[in-house]
Amino acid sequence: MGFVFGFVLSLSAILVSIISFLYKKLNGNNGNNRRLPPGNMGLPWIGETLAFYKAQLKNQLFEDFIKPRITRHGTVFKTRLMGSPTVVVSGVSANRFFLSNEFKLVVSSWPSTAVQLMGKDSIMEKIGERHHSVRGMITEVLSPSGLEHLVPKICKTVEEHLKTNWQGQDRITLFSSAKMQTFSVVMECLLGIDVEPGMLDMFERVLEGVFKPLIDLPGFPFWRAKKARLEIVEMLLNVVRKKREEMERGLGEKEEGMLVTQLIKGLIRGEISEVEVIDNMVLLVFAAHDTTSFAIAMICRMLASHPNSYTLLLQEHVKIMESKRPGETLTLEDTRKMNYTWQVARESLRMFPPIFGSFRKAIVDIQYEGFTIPKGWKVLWTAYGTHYDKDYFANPLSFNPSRFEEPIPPYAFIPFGGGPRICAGYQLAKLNILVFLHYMVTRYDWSLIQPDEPITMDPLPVPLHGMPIKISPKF
Ligand code: HEM
Repeated sequence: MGFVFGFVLSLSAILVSIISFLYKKLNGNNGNNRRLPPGNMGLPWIGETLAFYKAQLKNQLFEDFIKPRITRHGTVFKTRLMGSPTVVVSGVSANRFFLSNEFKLVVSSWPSTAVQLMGKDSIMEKIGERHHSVRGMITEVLSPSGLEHLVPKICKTVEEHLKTNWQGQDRITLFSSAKMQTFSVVMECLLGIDVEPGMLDMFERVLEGVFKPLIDLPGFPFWRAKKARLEIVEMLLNVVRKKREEMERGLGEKEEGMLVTQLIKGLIRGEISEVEVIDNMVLLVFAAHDTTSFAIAMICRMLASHPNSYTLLLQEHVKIMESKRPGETLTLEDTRKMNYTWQVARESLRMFPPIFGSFRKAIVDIQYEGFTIPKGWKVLWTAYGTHYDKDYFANPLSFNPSRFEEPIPPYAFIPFGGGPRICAGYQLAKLNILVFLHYMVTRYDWSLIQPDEPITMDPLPVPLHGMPIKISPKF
């Protein structure tokens, strides 16, 4: 009897040890003394992914997923997303710590589907010296002298877009329209490619697979996206090889100042491979047009519901328009006079950041605020954590462009990220927004058809019906 009792006791002790070991393992605690952040890791592997996706689809990631967990656990909490133990961080000091320690403590970490579709040789996958060198090629084109050349080109794309798509219409969908125009800017002004029918759709199909399950079987979104990527790569390869040949024959000078020229110069000098050129071209299209078009759409939504702001903004543009001769295009100097418009744009970017936040991966064990973030874990920073914090933005739910008259503390306003990976196209996005708004408000009266149109996320935020507006020409 005593023997049986002893045996059962030992068996129970072994079972308890195994369960405790597995529990600790699943929750990322390997038994040493490190203190992991508080939080719930959810189910094995899947963790809290479903709740995360559900909130994301409603464009309520912060409200429905992050905020309740901050209330429960604090501004540093652990969870498990898409198979990875993840620490979600919020606040200025977290933004500064994680964004500025890129390459030292963390590296950018995108889901495998995004890497395969954007290209594993694009800037987002580069680290250290290689990142610095590729980034240098991209940002050189967006230097002040590069931007001087870009303004008239952006003006041309907006004017042509309005002529083809707005003229003669009494209603259009603003988000889709801005998407087409911003797509033309990247393709024509940066990559030297004339936009042809169906091209934007091809890129859209790739985006549809970026955050979908990695199921590479016919009919699944990832499979369709990969197929579309292959078509894009083939098209870009033809462009790059033709341009390279022209440049090696001493032609192509007229395209000086274009990003594609810069990349191909690097290719000829052997500083960048053909695969890297293609992957960066693909990435730039995505990085540039979906973000900028959503920003334009949200600015207009805010202007429509804040008539006083609209009047001030319109006055700024009418003054600039009246200072020009008929047909004279805008200059970089003109865009520098659009101070109030840029305040409106920043306030909209604060309230509706096109990029919610992004993932990093710890490359060493990180000590942060008394917690250990183990090597290999993911870190998710979000713009919302500070954009809606009343300590940095008084009355954060109200639209108040003039708050940007005062300096904003570093790392509190981060729609373009921060640190070594801060948006490389920030200046281009700014110019595109300002120029688009200039032509739109000086040439058209407009009003929203569905002021309360829901915003969904797929995988970036989009107005559900493309933001229909009524338009009528002013002259
Ligand atoms: C309103 C428009 C835009 C917003 C809100 C935006 C936002 C961002 C954010 C938040 C990041 C950092 C992502 C991270 O830290 O993981 C980023 C990176 C980047 N953006 Fe933008 N972006 C915009 C427009 C553009 C445009 C027009 C271009 C193209 C010229 C561009 C090119 C890039 C590139 C190449 C990176 C990667 C930089 C690196 O890894 O070093 N973006 N953007």
